[in-house]
Parts: sequence; C-alpha cells; structure tokens
Amino acid sequence: MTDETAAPAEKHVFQADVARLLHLMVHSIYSERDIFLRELISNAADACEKLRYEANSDSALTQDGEAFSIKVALDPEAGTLSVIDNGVGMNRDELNSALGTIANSGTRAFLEKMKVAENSPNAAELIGQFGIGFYSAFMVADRVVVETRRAGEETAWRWTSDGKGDYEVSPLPLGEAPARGSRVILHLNEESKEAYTKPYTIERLISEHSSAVATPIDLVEKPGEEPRRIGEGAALWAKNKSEITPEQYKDFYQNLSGQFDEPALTIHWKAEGRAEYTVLAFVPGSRPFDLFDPSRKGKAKLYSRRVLISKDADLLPGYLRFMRLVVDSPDLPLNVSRELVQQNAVYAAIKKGVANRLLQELTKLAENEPDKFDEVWKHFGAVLKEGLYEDPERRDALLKMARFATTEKPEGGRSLTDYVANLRPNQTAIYYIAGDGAERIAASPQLEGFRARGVEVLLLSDPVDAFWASSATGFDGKPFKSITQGSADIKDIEVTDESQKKDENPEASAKFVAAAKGVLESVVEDVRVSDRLSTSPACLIAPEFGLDLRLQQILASHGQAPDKAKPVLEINPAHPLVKALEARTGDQALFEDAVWLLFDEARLMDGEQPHDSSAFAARLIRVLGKAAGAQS
Ligand SMILES: Nc1ncnc2c1ncn2[C@@H]1O[C@H](COP(=O)(O)OP(=O)(O)OP(=O)(O)O)[C@@H](O)[C@H]1O
Repeated sequence: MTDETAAPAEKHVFQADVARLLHLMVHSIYSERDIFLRELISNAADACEKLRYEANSDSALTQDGEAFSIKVALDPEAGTLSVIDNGVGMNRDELNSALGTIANSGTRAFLEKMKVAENSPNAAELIGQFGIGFYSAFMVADRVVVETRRAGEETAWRWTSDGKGDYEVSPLPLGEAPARGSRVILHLNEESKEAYTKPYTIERLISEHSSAVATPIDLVEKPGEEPRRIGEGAALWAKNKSEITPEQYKDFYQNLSGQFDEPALTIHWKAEGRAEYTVLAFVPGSRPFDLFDPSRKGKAKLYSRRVLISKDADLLPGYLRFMRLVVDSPDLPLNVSRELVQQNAVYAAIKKGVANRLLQELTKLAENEPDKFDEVWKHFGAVLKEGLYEDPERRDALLKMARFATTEKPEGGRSLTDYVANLRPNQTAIYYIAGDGAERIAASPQLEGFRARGVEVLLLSDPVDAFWASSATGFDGKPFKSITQGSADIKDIEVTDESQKKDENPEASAKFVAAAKGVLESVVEDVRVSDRLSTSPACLIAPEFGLDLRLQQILASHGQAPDKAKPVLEINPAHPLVKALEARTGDQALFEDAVWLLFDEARLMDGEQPHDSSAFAARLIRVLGKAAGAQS
C-alpha cells in the first residue's frame, strides 16, 4: 500500500456555482432527468478518446490490450446504475478540478441563462447546448460515487457526494480499483430507482440518445450477468452513405451538437486527392447559444483514423462557425501536438477543401430548395454575411446565396439575382439602406423617392451589414449604393406613383436652399434640393466621400467614434411647409427657427438626438406659440 492509500478521506466544499447548479438540477430541470445517461456516456466516450490519443505517444498506457468500451451496469436490488469506462481516468488533482468546480465555460453560460429563465420549458435544450454533463447525475441519484484510476498510474481515488454542498475524496485500494478508467456509480433516489434499473428503459435511452457514440456500449442487466452489446460504436462517418438511415444521422447530429432539433442540412462526403479525408457536417436546425460569442470559434471534431485529435478544432472560417462537423483524415500526423497539427500543410488543404464544399452545398440548397434555405438564412444569415467582407475569394458565392429584406419584400428572402431582374429602366445601382431595427429603417424618409419610382431598396438591419455593404464592389456588374450617402442618382428614373409627381419652383427653392445654408453653416456640409423625398420635408445624407451615416452610428454604438463628417441636409421643395416658408419672406426669426427645426427633425428620424436639446426646445415652443397665436 502506498502512503496515499493510507491517507484519510478529504472533505471539500463545492464551489458556489456548483452548489447553485445542483440546486437547479433537482428543482427546475428535474423533468428532463433522462438526460443524465447521455451525459455520463458522453463523458465515458470522451475519456476513451482521450486515452486513445495519449496512447499514440505512450503505448504503455494501453499495453493491457483491453479494447475500449463503455459498460452500463444495473443492480435492481441495490438500486444502482453504473457507467464504467476503460478510458483515461483521473488522478487526484484532475478529480478535484473536474468534479468540484465549474471549469466548463458552457456550464457557466448555462447558469447565466437559467438566471433569466429559471423554469424555462426549454431547459432540456439548454442542458444539451451547454453540456452541464456530470452534475446531471444528481437529478436521479441521492449519492454518486466515482472510482477512478488514471491510465498508467499506481494510485486510484474514490469521489463521493450526496450533491448537497460537499464531496469527499479518498484513496481507493488498487485491489478495488479499475485497471484504468472510471466507474460512475449512481445510488438512485426513490423516484428513479425503478425506472433506471429496467434493462429495456436503459436500452431505449441509449438507442435514442447515444447510438452514435464512437465507442462500443455494453449493458449488464444485473450483477453476475454477461455484458450484452447494445451499441456497436462504429464511427458513423466511416460508413457508406447508403448504409446510414436518416434517424442515425439525426442521432449523430444531436450527440455532436448537444441540440435536440433536426439538422437543417446533412452533408457527408469523402475527399480523395492531395489529402484524403471524410467529413460529416450539419447545419443546425436552430441557433446554438454561443453563435455570437466574441471568440467566433467553430466546433469541428478532428480525427485521424478515428483517434480524436481535437474536440473543437478551428477548422472553419468564422462565418461558418454555426456548422457542426466531424473531419477524419488518415493523412494528419498524430505524433505532434494538437497546436502543431493546425499548422500542418495537410490541415491547411483540408481546411480549404471543407470550406469550399460547404459553401457549394449551401449554394445548391439555395438553388434547389429555396424554402429550406430561407430557414437556414433566417438563423445564420447574419453570420454568413461576415464572410462578405472577411473572405473576398468567396464573396461572389456568398452574395449569390444571400437573402434580404427589401422594400418590395420586407419579410425577407429576396435574392440579389431577383433584385437585379427587377431593376427599373435607367437604374444603374443596387440601392440599400443600413441601420438598427428593420421597422425603423423601413420608415426612413430617404426611401420616399425610391418608393415613388418603384425602385427596390435593400433594408439592411444586421450590424454586420454596414461593414460589408460599404466595401463590396457590386453584384452582376451593378455597384451597391447607400441611399443615405451622396447624391441619389434617380432623377432619370421615371416616377411611377402619380400622386408623388412634384410641382416645383426651382427659383424659389434655390433661394430657400441658399438662405438655409447660411443658417446651418456650422453643422452641415451643404443644403440641397432632394430627389429622394416625396412626403417628408427634409432628411440627412452623408457626403459622397467618407463614412455612411449609418456606419458612423454603428461604429459609435461599438465604442468607436470616427471623426464625424458634417452631413448634407436635403430639402423637399414640393413639401407644403417648404413652399410656405419659401413664400413667407420677411420673417427672418421664424425662418431660422423653422430651418433649425427641420434639421433637428431629420436627426430625430435618423435615431439621433437634436443637435442642442435646449435650443431645440426653445425653438419648438416659440414656433408652436406663434402658430397658436400666443402673445410673446
Ligand atoms: N468518465 C470520466 N472519465 C474521465 N474524466 C471524466 C469522466 N467524467 C467526467 N470527467 C471529467 O470531468 C469533467 C467535467 O465533466 P462534465 O460532464 O461536467 O463536463 P464536460 O464533459 O467537460 O463538458 P461537456 O459536457 O460540454 O463535454 C470532464 O471535462 C472530465 O475532465
């Protein structure tokens, strides 16, 4: 016996967050308790994959020759269920850090989310997405014992807890310990005892939730019985497509992603040539919780001949990070560190090949099954659009599949190909307006002249839009043009809405514009007559060169304050107010107040504050007073 096995048991208190998680488990998400088995089997499979990897550089770790397997052992009399693996196991330090704290960032995110939705009906999905794993055992057990021995080590440990606040770690005599790996023994609570010691229930749960696990699973129905194989543990991706059922693909996806939805698209192929590799990839049916995580990391599982190299390889460009996939290549070296693998030439070739193929498949879906693709775009369009400025090489392919809300189709789903087919005579550009909130931008005065001419405008309300749209060169030979910047270029397009045809007096307008410019000189670059207004009296436009107004706003909301260029105020000469002001010469005070108010009103319509709030208030009161006939 070593000194350590003679040492007494150590008591530890759970980290505060673990205690909270355990409380939540038992009280809020109790109805989803079946999930515990999937979580424990997934940990057991991970432990096997970890050891398979480590054994590559140290074959002594698996010299006993025992094949990797997971056993689920039932003992109806004792009321226990055990999940036993011969994977990597844990030493004392690993045990303390893995099963006493919350090391996993997903679990932390889960706790945050549950703060908001304590009794959320979607708790099961949340559990799946955040992978709270091991602690879910306490939904069905009033005591959990983990007996574990790290492969290659001469000490073993027993971890015990009732999940109520603390846990104990004590040495486990080698005679009682597994040769390698872990036994997770659940002493089932009264409500769970019967259900989870019934072989057919367990078999059903395993086939529903764990059938795609890449390690064989055996069931021991009661003590002394021979193990019976119920999961073959074959890597699904290595099989022929024709041998795989849609159910199996779905199970695999759910295991891989931790989500409970149906995949929106399943892509499975084998590449041969410079690098040989197999890919099984899925577009999720809903948004994963960490889609907009600032790290923007993808989640590809990378294997070399079924040995897991990395659980979350950074294989995909950031804008494809929503995809879930497995890549297995015999050409990837196993004897270098995980970090170095990512600098390998074969890895680079795989990376390129995978991204190209995934985009091709998305394009195909957009062309052949537009309704299905619309759903994908609804969930992930905002992410895919990041590729428009990040990946110039694939920009055209991305533009082709992109879908937009437009003035013709505010609900979205419009492609640029359809937009271009709908160009009006003399229309030379693809027009867009970018900004916060689809409804707000759809109500922008800058759109009026375009609507009056039947010119379709893209309504871009994702924050990423202002970035790509200002750098993209065009589509199908037509440049993109912001309708809140520069001149409108739509004079030559015929007005289709008769009611919007203007009755103008160019001379009076020129005078009005010159005088208004004198008043607003300090705050605008120019004042001019507008082509783009039909019902509003005025609007603001960014000058031709410089940053688009909306891009300035978006940058400011991200804490970056670009040097703001002065805007241009455009006036609608056909508006009754402007006409009245043109006609009413001689009241300079009223004219100045009115011009300032027009300027501030245009700012308000753009979601900005008035230029000077107290001056704005004073002017408003003065003008209203005059209108009401108040004595000054
Ligand atoms: N059977 C096991 N063998 C070896 N280590 C294990 C086993 N079960 C759990 N662990 C360790 O405990 C840690 C915590 O497990 P838990 O299931 O809570 O989260 P996780 O598996 O890391 O996260 P996720 O569920 O997102 O994959 C694991 O990362 C692993 O280090």
